[in-house]
Amino acid sequence: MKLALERLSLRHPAARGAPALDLDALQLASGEQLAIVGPSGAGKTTLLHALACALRPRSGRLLLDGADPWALSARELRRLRAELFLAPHIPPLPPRQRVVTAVLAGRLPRMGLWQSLRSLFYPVGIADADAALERFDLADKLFARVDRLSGGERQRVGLARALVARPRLLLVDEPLSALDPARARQAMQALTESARQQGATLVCTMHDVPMALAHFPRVLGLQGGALAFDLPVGEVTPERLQALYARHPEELAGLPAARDEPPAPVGAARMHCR
Ligand SMILES: Nc1ncnc2c1ncn2[C@@H]1O[C@H](COP(=O)(O)OP(=O)(O)OP(=O)(O)O)[C@@H](O)[C@H]1O
Repeated sequence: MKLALERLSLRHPAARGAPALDLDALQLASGEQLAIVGPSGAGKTTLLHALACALRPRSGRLLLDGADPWALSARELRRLRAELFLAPHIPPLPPRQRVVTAVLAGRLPRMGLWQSLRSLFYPVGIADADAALERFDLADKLFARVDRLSGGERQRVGLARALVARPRLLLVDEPLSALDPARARQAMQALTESARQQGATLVCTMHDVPMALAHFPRVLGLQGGALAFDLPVGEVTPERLQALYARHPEELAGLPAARDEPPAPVGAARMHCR
C-alpha cells in the first residue's frame, strides 16, 4: 500500500496546547520500509496511529492508495482498516487464550462475524500460525497459554500475529522493548524479511536507533512533533542523530561519538558492532 501525508496536523482528543504532530509532507511507495526515531514524546506513536486511521487529523490529509480514509463511508473505512495492521508495543493478548488462537486472531478483521466466532473455538490455519511462530523461534509455544509466557515471548507472539494478518500496511510500535539484543536482532530480521516477502509496506517506531539503522533503508527523525529529517539510512550521520536527541542524549545509546572531520554516512555494518 502506498501512502502520503499532506500538511497533516493532529492533536490527541484529550490534549491541549500545540499539536502532537505537524508534518508538511511524507510519501511512501508500496512495499517501502521506514523506521521512525526520535526522543520520548516526539510523536512517533501519534504518527503511527494517524497512519492506522486511528486518530483523525485536525487539518491536512492522509492518503492511502490515493484515497482519503476519512472521506470514505463507514463500510469502506472498515474494509480499508482490514488491510492495515497496527501492532502496539504491548500486544493485547487475553491471558487464558492459547498462543495459536492469539496468533490467528490477526486474521479476524478480514473474517465475517460467524467465521470469526467459530475460529475462536476451532482455529483454522494452524500451520500458518506455526510457521509465523517459527520465525520468532517460538514454535514450541503453539499450544501454550498466553499467561504462561514471558514478556519477551508475548511481544514475539504479537509480531507473529502481525505476520499472519498479512496486511498491506504494517505499522509496528516499538517491537523490541521486552527483547534481549539477540532476540531483538532476530525479530527485526523476521519482521523486515516477512514484510518484504508479503509485499507489505512497513513503518516501525524504534527506540533502539542502532537497530533501526541496521535494518531499515530509510529513517525518519521526529522532534517535538515535527520532521527533523527523512533520509536514506546511509545519510543518517551520528551528528544528525546527536542533534535529534540533543535534549535527551541518554536515549541515544550505542552510537559512535561525533567527530570533528566531515561526517561519513553511518552504514548498517558499522552499527553491528554494538
Ligand atoms: N492519549 C493521549 N492524550 C493526550 N496527549 C497524548 C496522548 N498520547 C500522547 N500524547 C501526547 O502527544 C505527544 C506525542 O506522544 P507520542 O506517544 O506520540 O510520543 P512518542 O514519540 O511515541 O513517545 P515514546 O517514545 O515515549 O513512546 C506527547 O506530548 C504526549 O504527551
